[in-house]
Amino acid sequence: MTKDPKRFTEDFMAYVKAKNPGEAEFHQAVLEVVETLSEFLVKNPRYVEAKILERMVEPERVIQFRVPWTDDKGNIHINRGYRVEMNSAIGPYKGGLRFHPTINLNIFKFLAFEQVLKNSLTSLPMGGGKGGSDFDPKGKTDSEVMRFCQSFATELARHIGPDTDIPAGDIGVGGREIGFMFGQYKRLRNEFTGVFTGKGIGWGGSLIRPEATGYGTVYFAEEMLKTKKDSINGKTVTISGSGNVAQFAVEKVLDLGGKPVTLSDSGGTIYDPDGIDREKLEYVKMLKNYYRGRIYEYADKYNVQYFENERPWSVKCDVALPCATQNEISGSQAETLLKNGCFVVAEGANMPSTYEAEHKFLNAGILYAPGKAANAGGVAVSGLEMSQNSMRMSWTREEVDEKLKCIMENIHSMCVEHGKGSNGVVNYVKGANIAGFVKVADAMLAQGLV
Ligand SMILES: NC(=O)C1=CN([C@@H]2O[C@H](COP(=O)(O)OP(=O)(O)OC[C@H]3O[C@@H](n4cnc5c(N)ncnc54)[C@H](OP(=O)(O)O)[C@@H]3O)[C@@H](O)[C@H]2O)C=CC1
Ligand SMILES: O=C(O)CCC(=O)C(=O)O
Repeated sequence: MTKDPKRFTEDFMAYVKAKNPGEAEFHQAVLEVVETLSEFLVKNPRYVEAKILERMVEPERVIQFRVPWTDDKGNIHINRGYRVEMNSAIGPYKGGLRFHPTINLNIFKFLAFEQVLKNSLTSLPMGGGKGGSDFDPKGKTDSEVMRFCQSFATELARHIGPDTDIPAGDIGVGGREIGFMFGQYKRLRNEFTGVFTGKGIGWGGSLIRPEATGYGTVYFAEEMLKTKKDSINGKTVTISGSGNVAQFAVEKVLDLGGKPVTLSDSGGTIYDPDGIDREKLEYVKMLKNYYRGRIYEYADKYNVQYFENERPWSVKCDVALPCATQNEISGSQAETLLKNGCFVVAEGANMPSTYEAEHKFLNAGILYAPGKAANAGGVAVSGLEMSQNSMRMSWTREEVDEKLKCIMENIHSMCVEHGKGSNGVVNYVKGANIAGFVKVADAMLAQGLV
């Protein structure tokens, strides 16, 4: 075994690329982890000898299936469904479902791999998984979405369960879709259990679950700022996306006295220099969650600039919260952010920074938090929803929010513990990867060669 961390990373990546050809996002997610773990691993050969990392990049199970459904005109459509059950060393598989036309197995493997370490960071007993479909909910009627979800859940039902695998939402999957899938599962199994999270409040959901990812990301940014005796108060904040995570990131930035100035969708970005206030946020929630409209409609309504096909990263800010999708900040956009004075980046989305962007942030020594740490609040409250379901009780909004805050503070402390360099700068990527890895790896060692 080599004692040279750089060589270790190169050898391991050659192995991963040979076994998983053409899976660019999966390679990127693994590289980010191995690069920051290699020094730790060569000093702790028991993990290397037991091939823990080789086992962690191999899903325990990959399920792929056909999803046939009919549209409102009676036309037949065939989509593809997936569930990647990545790792169950510390608990049942847990992670969201994504419905988006661009997905493929590579995307779900990267998301599931990230999810394993993220779930470990929450300190709750959850393994990692991810899944979804190439179905595009955009432009579909409620009844078409329902028929698709029922067909998807009919096949998925045989693979999931409240103690086996507990899916939730992600891009394109919100309360409406979880409702349709939960309803179908209940009908097939004749049981009312906490098999999905993100359920409605009246039927087993947890208060604060919709808010949790966005709120948690801002709590994490606030924790990072505290290390500099600073806060969100008075900061200009750029946010990408306009879905679940982005909306509640805006809400928490407002609660803490910051000024959110951008939102986006796949069509472009709106820039509101006066700030997206609570009234405007309510408009965005109605536009996106009820009317399922486009973000340019905000620009028309409030007479602000709309940058078609552009992302928010050229707008001057103190804090950037990417909350849309993977690889949405390129290396040159990261440079622009830094040049404009941005000194905090907290990732609400999963892997929104390209490899180049991430390294620009790390080299600049700014407060930069990777998604697996900063956006862990969502799955953490999913874990709390599972606990409430098992106990058949509900905690209040204040109780759940307090637990969420505590979990985010705890993740921040773990990142500092494992990521603080001799110069005092915290590498949150390294900290999150080591802290997340050790718990899963120790459980795998204890459970033998499985
Ligand atoms: N929901 C959750 O609890 C959690 C979500 N995340 C991550 O947060 C991110 C956002 O998820 P969420 O808010 O739930 O999803 P939503 O579907 O609610 O919103 C997604 C937003 O991102 C935009 N978007 C999606 N794909 C692209 C793309 N390829 N290019 C540009 N914009 C895009 C969408 O625009 P459009 O409508 O035009 O597609 C939309 O505004 C994802 O990375 C997800 O994995 C992480 C942890 C938990
Ligand atoms: O709540 C969950 O189970 C999963 C959330 C999710 O998909 C994520 O953390 O990326």
